[in-house]
Amino acid sequence: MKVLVTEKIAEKGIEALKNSGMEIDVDIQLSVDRERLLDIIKNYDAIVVRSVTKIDEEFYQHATNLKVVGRAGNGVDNINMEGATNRGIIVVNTPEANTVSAAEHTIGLLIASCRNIPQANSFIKNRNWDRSGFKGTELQGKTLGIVGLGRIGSLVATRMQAFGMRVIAYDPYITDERFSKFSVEKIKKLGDLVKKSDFISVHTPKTEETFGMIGEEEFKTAKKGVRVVNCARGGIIDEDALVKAIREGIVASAGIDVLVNEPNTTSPLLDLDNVIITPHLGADTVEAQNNVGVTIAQEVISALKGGMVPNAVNLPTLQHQELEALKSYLQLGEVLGKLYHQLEKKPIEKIEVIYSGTVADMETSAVTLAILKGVFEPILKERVNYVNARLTAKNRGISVVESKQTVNGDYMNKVRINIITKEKTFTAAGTIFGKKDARIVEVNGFEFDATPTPYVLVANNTDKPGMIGQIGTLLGASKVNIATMQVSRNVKGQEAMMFLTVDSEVDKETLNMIGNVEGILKINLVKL
Ligand SMILES: NC(=O)C1=CN([C@@H]2O[C@H](COP(=O)(O)OP(=O)(O)OC[C@H]3O[C@@H](n4cnc5c(N)ncnc54)[C@H](O)[C@@H]3O)[C@@H](O)[C@H]2O)C=CC1
Ligand SMILES: O=C(O)C(=O)COP(=O)(O)O
Repeated sequence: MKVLVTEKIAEKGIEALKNSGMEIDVDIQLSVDRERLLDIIKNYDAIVVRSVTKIDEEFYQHATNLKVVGRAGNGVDNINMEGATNRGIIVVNTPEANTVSAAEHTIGLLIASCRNIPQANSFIKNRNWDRSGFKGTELQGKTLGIVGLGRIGSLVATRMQAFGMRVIAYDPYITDERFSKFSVEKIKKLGDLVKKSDFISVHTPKTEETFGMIGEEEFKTAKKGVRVVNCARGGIIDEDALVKAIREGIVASAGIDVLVNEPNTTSPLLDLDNVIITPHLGADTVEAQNNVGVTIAQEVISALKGGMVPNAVNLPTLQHQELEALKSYLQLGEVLGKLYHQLEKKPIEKIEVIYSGTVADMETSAVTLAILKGVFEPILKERVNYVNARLTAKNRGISVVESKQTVNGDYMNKVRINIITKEKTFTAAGTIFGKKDARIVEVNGFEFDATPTPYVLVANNTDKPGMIGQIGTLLGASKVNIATMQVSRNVKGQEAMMFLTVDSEVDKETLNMIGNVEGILKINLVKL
C-alpha cells in the first residue's frame, strides 16, 4: 500500500505509517502544486492532508486507486465528501486531537486583541516607549457570545467563565442539557446573541448556513465596540462586512486565525490596526500535532485494512468502545450478507434487518452497513465497502429496513436478515456467543449452530439415508478435508440442508459430481 502525505504532520505519525509496512512519500509542495499532485495521485492508495490540499471532484477523477483520505486535523471543508462516498473512499479525520489547542488559541486571540498585545509588542520592538495608544478592556463581567457550542466552543466557554465572563451561546442543533452542562445561557436567535454580546467567538464548521452568518446585518445591531474572534473557518464572519464594521467603529477589535482564501497576504484585514491575525495556527502546538499525527496514522492504517474506523467522516460515528463492542457483530453481519448471492441469484427488492435481544440496544447502523457490504461483495468485489454500501443498495433500487425487538427469543442476541425478491424471501440469522463467537443459527428456515469459516459447502438434499456418506466420499477423493458438518431438517423425509465447513477450496468438477448425486437438490461452495 502506498500513502502520500502532502502536508506537514508530526514525525511520530510518519513513523507509525512506516512501521505498519506502508510505503510513504512525503512531499509538502504537492499541497499547492496541483498539476503534479493530479499527475501522480493514481499511484497511491491513501493521501494524508491538512487544510491546504484541495480534495475535489477533479482530484478524485485522477485518484483512481485511492481508498482513503486522511485529514490530519478537524475541519473537512477542503474535502468533497460526496465524491469520496460515491467512490467508496473513506474519509477519516482527527476531530478530538487538536480541540484544546484551537480553544487556547481562540482565547489567546481574544485576550491579545482586547489588550492590544501584538500592537504594543511591535511598537516597543521598534524602540518606542509610549503607553498611551494601547488601552484595553477587561473581560470580567462582560458577555461572551459563542456561536457553535461543540467541542471547541464548549472548551472556550468553560475557560472564559473562569475569567468572570457571562457566557451565552447560539447553537440550534444541540440539546438544552448541553447548555446546562457547560452552564451556558441558551440564546434561540443569532440576532439576539449579537445584540447582547461584548465579545463574539464563532466555533461552527463552515457550511452553507454558517458561511457569512455574521455579516453586515448582524453588525448593524451589534453593540458599539463589540470584539470578535474567528478561529474556526474564514468567512463565518464575513470579511468585507468586518472590514466595514471596523472602519465604522462598530467593531473595536478582531482576532482572526482563518481567512476565506489561504494562504493570504493581501486581505484588507491585514491593513487594519485593530485586527490581529495569525496564519491558521489554531492547531499548531507540539501536543496537538503529535496527537493528530499519531491518530491519523492509526486511522489510515485501519481504514486501508478495510475495517470500520472510529473517526470516519462518511460512516456512522462510533466511539472506540462502541466499535470494540460491535466488532463481532460487524463480522457476523458481513457473513450473513455474504450468504445471499452465493446461495441465490434472484434480484433483490428489499432487505429487512431485525435486531433482537441485547444487540437491539447497540448502535446497529454500522452492522447494517456490514450486512449490505456482505450482500454485494460476492458480485461487486472491492467496489463495495462500508462507505458506499448503503448508496449501492439505493442505486440498485433496493430498500433497506431495520427494526429492533428488545425481547429475547431463543438467543441472548440475534441478527436476522430477510432478503425479499419477487419470487421468494431468503432468510438467515446469526448470534454472538459469549463476547465474540459468531454463529450462523438459521438459513432459509433450517436451524444450525455453525461457526463461519472461509469455505463452507451448503447443500440442499432430500432427507434420506446415504447422503452424507456420498458427499464425504467425493470430498475425500478430491483431498478436501471436512472440518465440521451439520445437517438440519424440519420434516422427516422431506428437504434437508447440510452445512459443511471445509479446510480448502472445492474444485468445480467435485462440486458437479456432488450436484449429480441423486437426492442432492442444490450444492454451493460459499466463501465467507
Ligand atoms: N483554527 C484552527 O486551526 C482550527 C479550527 N477548527 C475549526 O473549529 C470549528 C469548530 O470545531 P469543533 O468544535 O471541533 O466542531 P463541533 O462539530 O464539535 O462543533 C460545531 C458546533 O457548531 C454547531 N453548528 C453547526 N451549524 C450551526 C449554525 N448554523 N449555527 C449555530 N451553530 C451551528 C454544531 O451544532 C456544533 O455543536 C470548525 O470549523 C473547525 O474546522 C478546528 C480545529 C483547529
Ligand atoms: O483541524 C482543523 O480544522 C484546522 O483548522 C487545523 O488545520 P491545519 O491542520 O492546521 O491545516
